[in-house]
Amino acid sequence: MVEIGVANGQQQQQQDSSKVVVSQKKVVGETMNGHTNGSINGQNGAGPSHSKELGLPKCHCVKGDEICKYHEENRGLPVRELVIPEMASSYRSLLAALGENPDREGLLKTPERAAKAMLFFTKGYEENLEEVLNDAIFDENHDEMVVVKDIEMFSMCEHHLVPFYGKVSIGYLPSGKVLGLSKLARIVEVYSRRLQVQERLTKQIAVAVLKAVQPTGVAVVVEGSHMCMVMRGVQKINSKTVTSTMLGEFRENQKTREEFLKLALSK
Ligand SMILES: Nc1nc2c(ncn2[C@@H]2O[C@H](COP(=O)(O)OP(=O)(O)OP(=O)(O)O)[C@@H](O)[C@H]2O)c(=O)[nH]1
Repeated sequence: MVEIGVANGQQQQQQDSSKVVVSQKKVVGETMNGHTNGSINGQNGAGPSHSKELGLPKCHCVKGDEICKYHEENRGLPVRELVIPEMASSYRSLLAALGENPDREGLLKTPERAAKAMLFFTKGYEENLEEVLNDAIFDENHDEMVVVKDIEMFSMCEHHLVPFYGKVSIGYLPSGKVLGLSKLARIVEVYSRRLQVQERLTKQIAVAVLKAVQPTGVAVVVEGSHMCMVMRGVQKINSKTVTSTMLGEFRENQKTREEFLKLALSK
């Protein structure tokens, strides 16, 4: 097994098979440093979206606001359906470069299909956190650990453009607010459906949960199989990569971390 521990050397593990665990006891520790109480994407809640005038995908940014994080990061991103012809043309060239005849019957529609498939594999680029969360953030006097585990994940290795896939477990310690449970799995979709490396994916998921509900701690463990290590290259078919990000109490308090890992890893 290949294991990568990102935070404190910790290395342990479609929505159908994910499990939710609400723990009965919380290990008390210090609150998280670096909390932000600001809204996601800098939204302040009033006025029309600026996305239309920018010619960019819909968002909740407010006219007159500074450009939101989503649009800052995605400035210049084309409307995705419009790039299908260009992508299909590239796939056609690829088929020809392989020595195939792109005009043979079986391949006639392949370039367009492949373009659409690639857009699906990377659909996270057209999503933003605020829209995905859809205000499913609830005031709740609950400060026990919440764990949603075994969330299926499919992503694309940014080095070889081949898939890596596996499962994600997320835990957080609420501080007055809880997140709709499905939204944790949706956060995984937003960041996994892009060109990624597993370490960045793991951290982005944790930071998104932090932004959403400002908990006193967030823990994320991702276990992935990388096709670039399985089907090609070093060809280690049983290798797994395990990454984790521990924030706040999960980083500072060993007992809290251990409780999460026990819940996340139990079958
Ligand atoms: N850290 C990290 N590395 C990754 C991830 N996905 C793929 N890689 C690695 O990216 C590296 C690219 O190395 P290169 O030597 O440039 O490419 P390569 O010749 O295809 O490498 P091999 O895979 O060893 O054949 C490889 O070691 C991959 O295993 C990831 O999610 N995280």
